[in-house]
Amino acid sequence: MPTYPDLKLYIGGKWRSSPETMPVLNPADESVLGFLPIARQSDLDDALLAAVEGLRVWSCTAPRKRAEIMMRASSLLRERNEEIAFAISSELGKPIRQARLEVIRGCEFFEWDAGEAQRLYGRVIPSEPGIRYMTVRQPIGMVAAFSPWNFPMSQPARKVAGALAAGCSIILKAAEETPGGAIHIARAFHDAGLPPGVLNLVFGIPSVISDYLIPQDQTRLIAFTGSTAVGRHLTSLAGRHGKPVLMELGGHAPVIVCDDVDPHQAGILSATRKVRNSGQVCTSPTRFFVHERVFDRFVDAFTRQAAATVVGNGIEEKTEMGPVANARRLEALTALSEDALAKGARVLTGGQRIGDKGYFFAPTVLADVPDHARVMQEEPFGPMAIINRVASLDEAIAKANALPFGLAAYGLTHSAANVDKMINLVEAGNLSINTLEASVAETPFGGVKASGFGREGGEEGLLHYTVVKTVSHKMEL
Ligand SMILES: NC(=O)c1ccc[n+]([C@@H]2O[C@H](COP(=O)([O-])OP(=O)(O)OC[C@H]3O[C@@H](n4cnc5c(N)ncnc54)[C@H](O)[C@@H]3O)[C@@H](O)[C@H]2O)c1
Ligand SMILES: O=S(=O)(O)c1ccc(CO)cc1
Repeated sequence: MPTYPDLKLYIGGKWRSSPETMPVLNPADESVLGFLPIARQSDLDDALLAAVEGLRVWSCTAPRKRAEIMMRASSLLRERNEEIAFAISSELGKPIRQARLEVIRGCEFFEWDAGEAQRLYGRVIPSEPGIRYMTVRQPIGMVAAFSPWNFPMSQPARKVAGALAAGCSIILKAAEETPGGAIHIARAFHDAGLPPGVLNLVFGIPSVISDYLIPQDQTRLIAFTGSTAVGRHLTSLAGRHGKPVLMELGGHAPVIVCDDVDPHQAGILSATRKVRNSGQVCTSPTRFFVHERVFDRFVDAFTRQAAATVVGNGIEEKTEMGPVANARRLEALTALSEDALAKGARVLTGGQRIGDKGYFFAPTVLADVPDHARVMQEEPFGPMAIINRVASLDEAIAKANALPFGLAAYGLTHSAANVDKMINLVEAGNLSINTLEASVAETPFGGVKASGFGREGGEEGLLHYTVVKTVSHKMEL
């Protein structure tokens, strides 16, 4: 059986502890997995100094060499998949099979960005004879990054991959509740020969760390994934200090189910995807707008599939859905379910906690939920689906667009005309048709409206981590 990693800070190429710690819990049984060091101001100062030195070295390292180190680290992460999957399944409750896939996804982010590191092209711009204009793309500088608890490996990987590929150094504050993935990433880069100070990993009180790092002169980009409320707070702090931000924030993804699909097949696919990571995914399919002609059959298939989900400790191979990450989510989901019921929704399955040890919440299907129920506006961030009927595609699109969020959206249809309408009208950064997968390494991912700004992944991902310098070169003085 693999073991849970030793919890440490990683600063200037060295692991260190701190006299102050916080416990990391296993959400399946509330046992303590380890104690996480809390960074003091002196640790943050050391990380800043190290990151300046790291930037000096890394920004002058050839892109091919940067890519080599990234690929080596990724290969170590792939070799250590079982150990990392064990860590993230233990700390988050994620089913072990999903945890293994998350490790692979994280590696794909490193591998994609390692390739992009070598394609940071500039341009030569034709103009008057005797003068040449050029652009070059250079690393933006030191990045302060904040990754969330729901994907302990692939979310830190997104940010570390972007920064390192572009030639930046990074101070990553990963999630305190799920530090294992980020610790394994730092370990892999250390073993792959990354120069000291290029990647620094800290944990602590999130607001203390962001309040300290964001205003620092050395900090040149703030990259955050998490809730819209916190993202807005960090954006305004960054704005006060004139710093650019990359924000991947909340979602409340609509799924438009048209009347030309097999409702049974669509219902099973949807319910299976809904319970992925216990629904704690910013792209999780949540508001299902189903054409009235296929509504009943869709609801029936969805509900049966959701109710049959094998819920248990993520570490067990047979588990399809683990606990939610913490007691806060249990309370939030219970309150949303009770509110929906009180406002006239039908609870078709679930709606409550399972057992009294560990943070298990039943896969929950709410149907005919009125617009004024809280869950229609607030991201449930849990295994909770809303299924409402619509009379037309236009009505579904209007409902899909009614919220301030615009991250992922989905459409299930065989009609090219329906697809075209959704492409034109649905307000979302990512629209997926006939698949409930929203992002892969090779495509840009990010939101519109309250879901944030900027893109991670794809060709666009490295734009934020670089600045364009324009060079005007006159041939004669
Ligand atoms: N987009 C995502 O992937 C994502 C991930 C995690 C949570 N969330 C959203 O957050 C909601 C609640 O999660 P929570 O209970 O952890 O709430 P939260 O809003 O307190 O925290 C969200 C994330 O932001 C970080 N954070 C909070 N305050 C911060 C600060 N001042 N500086 C830097 N980082 C800070 C936290 O460590 C956490 O990772 C969820 O319901 C969901 O909507 C979104
Ligand atoms: O695994 S993904 O669905 O691509 C995904 C997208 C975004 C986030 C951020 O919460 C996590 C996983």
